[in-house]
Amino acid sequence: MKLTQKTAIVTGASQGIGLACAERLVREGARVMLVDVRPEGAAAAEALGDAARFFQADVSIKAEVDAMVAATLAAFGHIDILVNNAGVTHAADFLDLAEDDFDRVLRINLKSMFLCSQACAREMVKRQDTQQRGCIINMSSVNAELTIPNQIPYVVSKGGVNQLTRVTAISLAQHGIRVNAIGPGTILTELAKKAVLGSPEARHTILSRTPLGRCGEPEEIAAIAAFLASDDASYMTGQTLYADGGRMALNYTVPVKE
Ligand SMILES: NC(=O)C1=CN([C@@H]2O[C@H](COP(=O)(O)OP(=O)(O)OC[C@H]3O[C@@H](n4cnc5c(N)ncnc54)[C@H](OP(=O)(O)O)[C@@H]3O)[C@@H](O)[C@H]2O)C=CC1
Ligand SMILES: C[C@H](O)[C@@H]1OC(=O)[C@H](O)[C@@H]1O
Repeated sequence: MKLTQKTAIVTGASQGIGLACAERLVREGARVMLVDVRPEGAAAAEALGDAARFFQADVSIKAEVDAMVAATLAAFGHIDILVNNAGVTHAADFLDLAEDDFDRVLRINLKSMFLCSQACAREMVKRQDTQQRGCIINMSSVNAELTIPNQIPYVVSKGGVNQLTRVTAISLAQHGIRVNAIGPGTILTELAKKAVLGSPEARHTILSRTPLGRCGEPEEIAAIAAFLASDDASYMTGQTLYADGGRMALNYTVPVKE
């Protein structure tokens, strides 16, 4: 187990990729605070045993982020790892997109990562071990670079996540804090099922752009988070690792095996 004695916060951890990340970090020996607006994470934390706790919070609200950090410090004493995973999307054509919907997606998908990163980094810099004071992992997407016409704020937010990752990495390197991102392709979660897997035609479209010929599983993203959180990634910062079945390498369609 590579994360023994480490502590972590995972946001958006009641389901999907976030829950898979929390489960994997616990398996690697970490103690994990699962955070989500949905209360279902409490049962997930209980199922994980003494190494896990749950805190209900909207991580786009600073006061709730501050309370999340306080609760984690009270439970675990310090913070080594932050996985900024919480995210939403909103589908609308450009001409119909409402300002409030644009603002909400950017607030949750991008501003929350700034709020959580700053609050956790302020605690991490207090640690004595200046070599490895902690790490931050941002959940980006292939959509940081590939666009989906009717998911404007989502695509914009993910492009911002990649740049936030780079600038935060440069800013915190002097403090011994590493910052990286993961860019998943289409992963079988509620978010993707609602957004792009709602019909056989939509699924066919996604698979026609995925050389490995399948969508990913949340556990496959969690494995990358566990690597980035470990000392195996001790010389990595400011990077986005794409785990997308080959989608980013592809500039044509592939035959789909139904
Ligand atoms: N699934 C995919 O194909 C891909 C996902 N991603 C990214 O991975 C991350 C996780 O996605 P995925 O697991 O699929 O999504 P899910 O919707 O399955 O899980 C996300 C969780 O985060 C919660 N959440 C939403 N807003 C907030 C908030 N403000 N504060 C705290 N929790 C919140 C959600 O609650 P609620 O359901 O109420 O919104 C939900 O429980 C996202 O950042 C997404 O952009 C990237 C590439 C591909
Ligand atoms: C919401 C998206 O469509 C979903 O999340 C991503 O980032 C992938 O592109 C999935 O299709």
